[in-house]
Amino acid sequence: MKIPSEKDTIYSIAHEAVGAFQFDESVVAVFPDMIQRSVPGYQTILTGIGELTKLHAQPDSNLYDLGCSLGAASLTMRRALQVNGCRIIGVDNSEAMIKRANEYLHAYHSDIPVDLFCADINDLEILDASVVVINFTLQFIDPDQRLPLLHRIYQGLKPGGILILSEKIHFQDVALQQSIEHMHLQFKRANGYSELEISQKRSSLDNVLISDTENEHLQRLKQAGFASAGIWFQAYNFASFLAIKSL
Ligand SMILES: C[S@@+](CC[C@H](N)C(=O)[O-])C[C@H]1O[C@@H](n2cnc3c(N)ncnc32)[C@H](O)[C@@H]1O
Ligand SMILES: O=C(O)C(=O)C[C@]1(C(=O)O)C=C[C@@H](O)C=C1
Repeated sequence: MKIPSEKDTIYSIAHEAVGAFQFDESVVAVFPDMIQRSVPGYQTILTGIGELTKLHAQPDSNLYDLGCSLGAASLTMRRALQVNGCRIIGVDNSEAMIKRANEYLHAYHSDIPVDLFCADINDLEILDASVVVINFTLQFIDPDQRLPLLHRIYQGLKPGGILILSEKIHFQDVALQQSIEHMHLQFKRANGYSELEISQKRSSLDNVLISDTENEHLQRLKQAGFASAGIWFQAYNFASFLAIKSL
């Protein structure tokens, strides 16, 4: 099922002052178009989430989609599941997102229960999980809360359970950062975003989306308890990590 979307024109008109980026009603209406045109490899990451779910989901366990937005990863996991007794739990603290996600998820019948909650993932208890997805959401969490959150995820995973963490990353090396960021901007231009849209969105994400480096992510995953962790997909400055809890 493809989630319908209006075209993203949010930053197409010049504003005197651009407000901080928020996942409000206006973003909800255009979100599938926005993420598709802004994040290189987004669709491939969703496909990978389906494959990793097929491989690692355990019978009678919970699958979490943290910062689920419109539920794209929840839908993918629901389609991919091949074991019995699973429940999918999607959580997002934007009421507008959860309201719309409920409409999409319940438009088609499925025997696999999916429950969506409007809540802060920093307050969430993770229990009996075999797959936890946090797709482009840790970057919006207060940096001081990131390790405690990963630690709770690790504690809530069953042995052999996995975490799939996708993020925008940056590079310590200035030349590398400039070059790879250029590729991302070219990707946005090729997808029809104007210079005005690109620069206004960048201002709105300032101090809202706080990215880490690959190394910072890998160190944090280790600190949280994961012995096995690495990148399974990268497109420019967007990467997805797989972390596996030992058996
Ligand atoms: C880039 S979107 C995630 C995209 C989505 N996972 C997907 O694959 O399509 C980030 C989401 O995280 C949510 N979010 C940000 N901070 C959060 C928090 N503390 N608790 C729950 N959700 C949060 C936002 O409301 C937004 O919907
Ligand atoms: O860096 C950008 O330009 C982005 O738009 C990235 C990003 C993200 O990584 O989540 C930021 C906000 C939107 O949710 C969609 C994409």
